[in-house]
Amino acid sequence: MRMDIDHIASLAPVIPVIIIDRLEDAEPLAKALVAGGLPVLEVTLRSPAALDAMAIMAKVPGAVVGAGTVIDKAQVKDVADAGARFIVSPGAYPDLVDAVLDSTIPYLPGVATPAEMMYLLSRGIHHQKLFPATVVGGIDMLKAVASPLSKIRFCPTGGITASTAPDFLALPNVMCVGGSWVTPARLVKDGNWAAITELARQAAALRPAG
Ligand SMILES: O=C[C@H](O)COP(=O)(O)O
Ligand SMILES: CC(=O)C(=O)O
Repeated sequence: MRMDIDHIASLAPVIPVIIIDRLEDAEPLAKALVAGGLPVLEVTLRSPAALDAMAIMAKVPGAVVGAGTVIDKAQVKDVADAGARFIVSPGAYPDLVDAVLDSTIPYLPGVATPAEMMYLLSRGIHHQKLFPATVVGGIDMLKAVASPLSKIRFCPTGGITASTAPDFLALPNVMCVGGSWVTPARLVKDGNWAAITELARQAAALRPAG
């Protein structure tokens, strides 16, 4: 089933940003996250195993698997073939936006400045990822653009933790947050899926502060 970004973002307060090095970790990792209540999984194209991992994770019941770190338009076809149900990029530029919009796969592009936000709005993209969120102003930036760019809903990502996520989630223009804290490299390396399910459970239970 095709879901738009609004719907995908409503499935959980946190989108885990995943770097997968060993293909054999793909299925148990996806199962651990879904079991903890985080169905939306962003698999980044930062490792040779990423595309095959995405295809495996996409078969895990309940998982909604997308591709992250899509930085080149040629990758759009690759991730579509791997079954990505959404596409995330750390930033955006016209050729890449054209390719993703042509693919009709829901898109969550990264932005760091008001000019980038306005460019994407002009392309009809109202769901954007503030990245790297804590570096480019974090909560202050999101508050500052809320009134002038009131049509945008953000998924801030980069530097967010379980303890800071509720402050982001409390902002009216934030729909969810992204982060890698639920998939620590050490736990993945050790195959400690129970610990990852517990981190996912805590993340899925996060609520807006206040
Ligand atoms: O590259 C960074 C990821 O997008 C997520 O950021 P994080 O590791 O600070 O949560
Ligand atoms: C950081 C990010 O959004 C990405 O790698 O796609």
